[in-house]
Amino acid sequence: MDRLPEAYRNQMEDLLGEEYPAFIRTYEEEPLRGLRVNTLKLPLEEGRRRFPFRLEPIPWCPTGFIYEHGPDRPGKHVYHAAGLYYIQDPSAMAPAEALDPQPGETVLDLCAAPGGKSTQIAAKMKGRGVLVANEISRDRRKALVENLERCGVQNAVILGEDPRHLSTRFAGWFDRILIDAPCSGEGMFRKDPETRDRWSPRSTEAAADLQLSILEEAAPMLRPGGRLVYSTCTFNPRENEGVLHRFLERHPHFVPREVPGSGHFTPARPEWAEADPSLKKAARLWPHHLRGEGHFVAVLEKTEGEEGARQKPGKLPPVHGDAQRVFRSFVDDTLTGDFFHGPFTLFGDHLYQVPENLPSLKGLVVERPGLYLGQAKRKHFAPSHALALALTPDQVRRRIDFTPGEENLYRYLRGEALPTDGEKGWTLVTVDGFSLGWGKVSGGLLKNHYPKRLRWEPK
Ligand SMILES: C[S@@+](CC[C@H](N)C(=O)[O-])C[C@H]1O[C@@H](n2cnc3c(N)ncnc32)[C@H](O)[C@@H]1O
Repeated sequence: MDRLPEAYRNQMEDLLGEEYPAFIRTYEEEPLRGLRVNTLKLPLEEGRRRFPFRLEPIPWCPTGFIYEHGPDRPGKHVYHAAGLYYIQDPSAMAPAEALDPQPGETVLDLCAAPGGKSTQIAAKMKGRGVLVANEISRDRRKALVENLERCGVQNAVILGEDPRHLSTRFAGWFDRILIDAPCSGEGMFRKDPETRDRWSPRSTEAAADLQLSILEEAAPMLRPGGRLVYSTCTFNPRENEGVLHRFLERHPHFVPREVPGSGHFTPARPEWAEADPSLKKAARLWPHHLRGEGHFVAVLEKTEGEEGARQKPGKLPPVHGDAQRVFRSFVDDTLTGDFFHGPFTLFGDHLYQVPENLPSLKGLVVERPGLYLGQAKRKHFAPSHALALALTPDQVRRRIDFTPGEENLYRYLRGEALPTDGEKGWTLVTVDGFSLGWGKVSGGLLKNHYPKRLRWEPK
């Protein structure tokens, strides 16, 4: 607590008055740890039954649970590598619940890395519709790609753009948009001391201006009747209510709506920013009122505006005959059916299945135009790790299954080749029936294709 900036403590004392002592005491407590069952991979109840952790439900997120850090280390369990859950702060589960995306919709997560909310949105979309996950920072994008792939998401397009470059391209295109904005991070000081050390009153002003500019760019991309969720992990009313006030003054056709599940939260404080009382509908998540870190969530509905001109679908690089041939022969040899129908595109020799009717991506930073299937080499096809994680065991002809605790499983995760009497060819490696990665059998050996960057340390 002593390490909190003095200006910050004064600010919070002024805002909270009588509540301040209860608030400041939370800095002496350990932050809570949460995980969210990835229902793209397994039903909720099966997850609860199967995971060897003590789980307590999170009231505002049906798939979310608090676990006990220390005895349980879900981040180090092989089920994590299989994408069966995502580790996420309990409060951070609130914005995607408020967004409430539906299967078949078009959804934009504009500030997406490392992907906590994108993976949550994808699970709610059940593989149908299009999720555009955008992240401006190149470094942070790597984690976004990895997390979406590990969770087996098949309908995401991953972009790396400044929001300014997206607003005309996707005009009126999205049913729902999440802006989980870069912020001063006051709600994370307990968990992340670096954020605390970077904080200054000035940094909150800069964050507020940046958030407003991101909202301005997002506004035209939402269809009339669509829903926008703005969230931060800060308490600062210059951000939060202050930003919404400035935005709503310029965009009266955006109307604040009740945050679903708001009974678990505390109403926003429009009076702290001299904002319209309707902003009370937004929610504040306070660590002294609930079991989680600090967050702010607002739901806005766009009541009118330009109907999406349903842009003409863009053209993506075609797939030449050789690439088609090697992919087809891989499918015939390895899969039990024709599960990938395209449309397909080829970036270099990398083959992707892309969502239909996507506006043109030309000139944009495209990290993944769709599901990455693998590399179409001249004579053969090398399937991607993303494809392995998107497949279920019944979709492949050959697989080797391990159970947690089995030594050969850890040898596989460490990148070792394993002796096998299995049939020759690409083989899906699974744990308890959940895919982990590829191996290729030849000459009595399973050659290891678990990606080098993900390999576990030798014991
Ligand atoms: C709070 S984090 C997002 C966390 C993410 N939604 C999740 O759940 O894992 C905010 C993100 O906004 C990104 N960002 C920073 N400046 C931005 C800008 N000008 N436009 C859009 N995003 C920006 C940051 O790189 C950061 O990844």
